[in-house]
Amino acid sequence: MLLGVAVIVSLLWLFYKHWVSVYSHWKKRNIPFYPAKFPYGSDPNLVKLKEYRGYTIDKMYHKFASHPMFGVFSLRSPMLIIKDPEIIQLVLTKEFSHFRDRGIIKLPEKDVLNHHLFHLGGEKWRALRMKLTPTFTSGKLKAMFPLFISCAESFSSLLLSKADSKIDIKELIGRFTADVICSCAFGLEMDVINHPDSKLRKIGMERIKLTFLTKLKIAVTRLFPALSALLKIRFTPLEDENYIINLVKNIVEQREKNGIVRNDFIDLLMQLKDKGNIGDDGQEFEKPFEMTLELMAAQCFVFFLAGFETSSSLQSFCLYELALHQDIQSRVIKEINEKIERNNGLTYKALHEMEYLDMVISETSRKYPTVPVLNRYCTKTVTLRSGQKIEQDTMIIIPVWSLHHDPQYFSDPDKFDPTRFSQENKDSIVPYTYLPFGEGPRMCIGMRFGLLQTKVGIVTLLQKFKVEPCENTKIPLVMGGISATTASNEPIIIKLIKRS
Ligand code: HEM
Repeated sequence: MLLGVAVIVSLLWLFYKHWVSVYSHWKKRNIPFYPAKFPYGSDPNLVKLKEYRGYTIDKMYHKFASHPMFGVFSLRSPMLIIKDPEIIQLVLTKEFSHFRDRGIIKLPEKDVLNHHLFHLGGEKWRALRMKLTPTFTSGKLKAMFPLFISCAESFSSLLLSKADSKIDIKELIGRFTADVICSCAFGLEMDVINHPDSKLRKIGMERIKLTFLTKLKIAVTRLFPALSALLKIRFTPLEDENYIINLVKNIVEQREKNGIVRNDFIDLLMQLKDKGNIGDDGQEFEKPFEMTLELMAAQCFVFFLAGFETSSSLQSFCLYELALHQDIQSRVIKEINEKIERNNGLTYKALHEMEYLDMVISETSRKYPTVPVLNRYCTKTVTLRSGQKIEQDTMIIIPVWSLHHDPQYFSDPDKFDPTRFSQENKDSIVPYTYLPFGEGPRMCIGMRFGLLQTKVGIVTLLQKFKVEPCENTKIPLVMGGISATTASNEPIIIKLIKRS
C-alpha cells in the first residue's frame, strides 16, 4: 500500500518536473518573459478563455512596453509575442519563407475537414493558395455582384419587418453574410435570411466557438501528438463532417450531370480535381497531391467559416459605432445617396466611389479587429539585426488588438475617428501596426470579398433605416472570451428607425 502511494507520488512529481522544465525556455535565450506557474503557464486566461484573448495579451503587451518582443507560456508551450513593427514585417513578409505556417494545431490525419487553407502548412498550403487565389480577382467579384444584390434585396425585405424595433444586429447580419457566401462561392440558395436555423449555419457557429474543450484538444494535439492519435482526437464532429462532404458532393454531381458552369469557387475546385494531381503541372511543388472530394469540402468549409462570421462582426461593429455617432452616420448616408444617384443605383462602381464609407470601415477594423492575434510558426531559425535569434519551432503571436489600441500608433485609441484613414492621414500610419486582414503571402485571401459584402450590407441597411442606440445598447462594448474572433460579450442591440 505504502509502496503504491510512493510510486504514485513519484510519478506525479516526475510529471510535474517534466511539465515545468520548459519554464526556463525564455530565460535560457535571454528573452524577457512573463513568468509561468504550473499548470497553466503565464496567465490562466490564455487557456481558460474566461477573458477575451485580445485583453489578456494586451495586459502583457503593456508590461513589456520597452521591449520589441517577449516570451509567454500557454500551458507548457513557449510562445513569442512580437511588438516591434519592423520585426513583425520580417515575420509576415521579408523572411516569410521561415514563417510560412500558422502551427495552431497539429492536424490529425483523419480530421479531413480541417485540412484547409487556414490550417495547412508547407508545400500543400503553398500549392493550394496559388491555385485558389484566382477566386477573388476583381473580374470575378464584379461578376458576382448581382448575387450580392439579390441577397441584399431579400435582406431588405427582412429588415422592413423589423422597422422601429430593437434588434440584435449581429444575428440579423449573420444571416445575410451566410447567404452571400453560399450563393457566391457555392451557388447554393440556402435562404438563411428567412431560415436562420439552417444546419450549415449552425455547424459554422459551433466551429467558430473556442470552447475549453477545443483549447484542450489543441493543447493535447500539440503537446502529446501520440496520445492525440490514440484518443482519435478530431475538431469537427463526424456527423458535421459527413454533412459538409455530402453537401459538396451533391453540388459537384449536379453540376457534372447538368453541365452547369458558374465560374465560382466550386468550379475552380472541380477544375483542379479534373486536372489530376496538384503540382503535376510543372509549377515546382515538392509533393504533388490529389484534390480529393474531402479536400474540396475542407476548402469550401473554411471559405464559409471565414467568410460569414468575420464580415458579420465587422458590419455589426460598424453599425453600432454609427448608431453612437450620428454626425458620422449623416455623412455616410449623404455620400451613399450621392453615389447611388450619380450611378443610377447601387452598382459596383458606386460602392467603389464611397470613400468616406471606406474610411468608416477601416476605422471599425482598427477599433474592432475581427482576428485579435495573428499566428505564425518558425520553420527555420532567423537572426535579427539585434543579433537575437528566433529559433526554429517557435510559436509566434502578433498582437493585432494591442497594436490597434496602442496610443503610440493611434492617438486616443478608444475614439472612433474615421479621419485616421483619410487620404492625407493614412500614409502616416506606421507600417505593420494596422493588420485587420493580416499581411504578406498568408494574409486573408477573401479580403476583397469580405469588404464588398460588408459594404453592400451596410449600404442596404442605411438606405432604409437610421440606426440609433436604445436603452439595451451596451456602451462601451466588452469583448468576450469564447469566440475565436472578436465578439462582444453580450448581443449588440440597436434600434432601426425607418427613413421616410
Ligand atoms: C471582413 C472580413 C474578413 C476579415 C476581417 C478577415 C480576416 C482574416 C485574417 C486576419 C486572416 C489571417 C491573416 C494572417 O494570418 O496574416 C484571414 C485568413 C483567411 N481568410 Fe479572412 N477575413 C475576412 C473575410 C474572409 C472571407 C470572405 C473569406 C473567404 C471567402 C476569407 C477566407 C480566409 C482564409 C481562407 C484565410 C486563410 C488564408 C491562408 O492561410 O492562406 N476571409 N482572414
